[in-house]
Amino acid sequence: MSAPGHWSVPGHWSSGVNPDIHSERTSPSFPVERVTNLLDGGAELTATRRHVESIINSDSTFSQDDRYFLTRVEQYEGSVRRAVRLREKMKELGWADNGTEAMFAFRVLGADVAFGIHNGVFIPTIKELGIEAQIAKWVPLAQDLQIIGTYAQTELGHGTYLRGLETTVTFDPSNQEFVINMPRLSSIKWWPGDLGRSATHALVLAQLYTQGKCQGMHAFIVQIRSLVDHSSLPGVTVGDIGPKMNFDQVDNGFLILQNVHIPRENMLCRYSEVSPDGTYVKRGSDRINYFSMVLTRTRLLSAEIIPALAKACVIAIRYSVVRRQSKLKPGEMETKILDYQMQQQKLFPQLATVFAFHFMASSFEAFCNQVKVQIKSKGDFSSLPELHALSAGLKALLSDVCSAGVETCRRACGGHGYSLLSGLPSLYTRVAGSCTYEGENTVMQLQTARLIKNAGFQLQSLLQSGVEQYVAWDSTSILLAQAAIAHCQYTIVNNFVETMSRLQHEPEIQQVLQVLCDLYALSGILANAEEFLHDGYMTGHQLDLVTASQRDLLTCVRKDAVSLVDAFDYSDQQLHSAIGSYDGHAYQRLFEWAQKAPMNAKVPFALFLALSSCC
Ligand SMILES: CCCCCCC/C=C/C(=O)SCCNC(=O)CCNC(=O)[C@H](O)C(C)(C)COP(=O)(O)OP(=O)(O)OC[C@H]1O[C@@H](n2cnc3c(N)ncnc32)[C@H](O)[C@@H]1OP(=O)(O)O
Ligand SMILES: Cc1cc2nc3c(=O)[nH]c(=O)nc-3n(C[C@H](O)[C@H](O)[C@H](O)COP(=O)(O)OP(=O)(O)OC[C@H]3O[C@@H](n4cnc5c(N)ncnc54)[C@H](O)[C@@H]3O)c2cc1C
Repeated sequence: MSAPGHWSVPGHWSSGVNPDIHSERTSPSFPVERVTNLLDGGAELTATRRHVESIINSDSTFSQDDRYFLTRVEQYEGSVRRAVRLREKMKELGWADNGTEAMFAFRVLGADVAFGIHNGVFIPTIKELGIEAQIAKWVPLAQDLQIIGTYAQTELGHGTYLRGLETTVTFDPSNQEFVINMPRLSSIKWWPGDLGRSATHALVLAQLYTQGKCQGMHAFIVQIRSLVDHSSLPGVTVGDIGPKMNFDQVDNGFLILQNVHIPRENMLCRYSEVSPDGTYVKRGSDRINYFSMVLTRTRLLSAEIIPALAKACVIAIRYSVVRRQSKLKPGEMETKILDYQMQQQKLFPQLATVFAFHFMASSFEAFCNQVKVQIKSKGDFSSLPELHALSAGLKALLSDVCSAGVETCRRACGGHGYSLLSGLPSLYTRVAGSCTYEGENTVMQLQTARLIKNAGFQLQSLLQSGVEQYVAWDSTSILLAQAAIAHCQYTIVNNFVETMSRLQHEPEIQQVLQVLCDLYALSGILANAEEFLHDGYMTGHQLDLVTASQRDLLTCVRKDAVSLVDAFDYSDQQLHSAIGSYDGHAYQRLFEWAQKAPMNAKVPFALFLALSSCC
């Protein structure tokens, strides 16, 4: 420590790594690189991911050093520049749109690159619900950014209740066109990403009318802006919906369509179509037009929701070994806050949750791809209800738990956790959106609950007592939602245990991950203790044993905590955190980054005069 008064404002970085974090990495009990490989799906994929990251991190277009000091328009324009640059890079380097490099590039950049709905929903929906001719026509244009698409489903008046959507698409056989209308204010499309400024086309989800009959929600490709000067087309009113809790860089927008005509060929018609004479033809499940949401919910687990908690764990655990505060033992140095049991009890169950969710998402994506093939190549829809039920439940549970977990990590970092410069507030406000978009969580839990016995018994007894179906369902909904969560939790723990059993050939990583598996399961029991006691599955004494075991497991995790979060292999550029960087120099970064604040710019003389005149 330098003598009091003899220190200089850091004009340069302390060299090397903060010794308090360096000491945490000297003797991990497991090969860190092997856990990174496991999380990536193998050493080759780790190498590919790192190669892609190095290309992105070395290109100044993708730099976001000033991200915390930009206006909303600057954030949007920066994200568009990054999206265009990424497309150029992909062409230069021959990265195929559905290839591994592109997947890693989009994952590294996430929502920091514009056109997330275009790439993540518009294009996949055309691929899933369009026929080959429609895919051949629209997907190459979209992948080449010659058109920009959005997914326009939610309206001012309806988001959850899709049967209540008001936008109508009526087939006119006399000119082989559909006519699109929004009958009232509540019909306006509201929220679609990439719509406010960017989109030239919209996938409009609307009630199809033909031969005087409503056939329910279907998807239609509608051009909304000119490809010449980007002005809105006749009958189209479009704009941005204004400031949000996060995603400032995304132009979520509104769309009004009045007597807009589109050709019959613009209805995505792999599973249903309107014949030239107006006859409606359906192929497959009634709900296949909801399939795009199932795929998006599944994709978001590993692309958006789990990474938020993983990054928060990296930031909070690294910070907790360079932050010393108060003393465990009088007379000794101040204590690393990660040595306090309460800090471990806050952070380590979150760390265990990241691994549990990662392995669950990997298994579930495999199941989802299997069902996609069944449906597309064999017309076999038999697994769709289970896929829907579990995707809805997992999206609801993982987004709820990860949002709460990020907030726990943020609070564990004290005042610096409240600074945007820590990266934690933005992680929270961003992942919190996932509790709402792609299906509000309450509604998603209730979709899962359709499978579950106990809730079913109560429902049955109400129905047998003569209560109407909708009354019985709603009055059982709390129990149904709880049952849905329990079903998903059981599935996640079971999957974690099965994943561990497949690691017997790697005892070193199996051992450290088994500790996290046990910690995840025991923490889940403690978080839901009343259920286990109420149903007689456990006694109070057994619960005491669980508490003691959890405490022992926290101690086991402590020595490897920094190495475990290092295994996520996030670069400092991806964390955007002054307190969670690899080298542990939190205070220098906080001080240096704060100098970029416009508030610290030289006060204009006129303002100085105004300020001084009021004193
Ligand atoms: C990096 C960027 C990150 C940000 C990206 C953000 C992107 C966000 C995009 C969006 O938000 S797009 C809009 C998303 N909107 C929704 O998710 C709407 C949620 N609502 C619904 O899914 C449905 O309305 C409902 C809640 C499921 C209800 O459906 P409905 O009222 O039509 O019927 P039900 O009686 O509930 O169900 C009937 C029957 O249908 C089955 N079912 C329902 N949904 C699906 C589905 N998706 N797939 C398959 N099957 C489905 C349901 O289980 C019932 O079956 P049975 O029990 O009768 O056999
Ligand atoms: C960041 C973000 C991005 C988005 N991007 C898009 C996009 O690109 N395209 C698009 O179309 N939409 C998009 N959305 C809209 C999103 O899909 C809707 O907000 C979501 O589906 C919820 O619908 P809602 O807002 O109408 O809420 P509502 O459905 O009105 O829900 C409000 C409340 O009512 C409760 N509730 C509703 N129905 C029931 C029920 N049956 N039982 C019990 N409780 C119920 C809910 O639990 C909720 O708490 C986006 C939203 C956000 C926040």
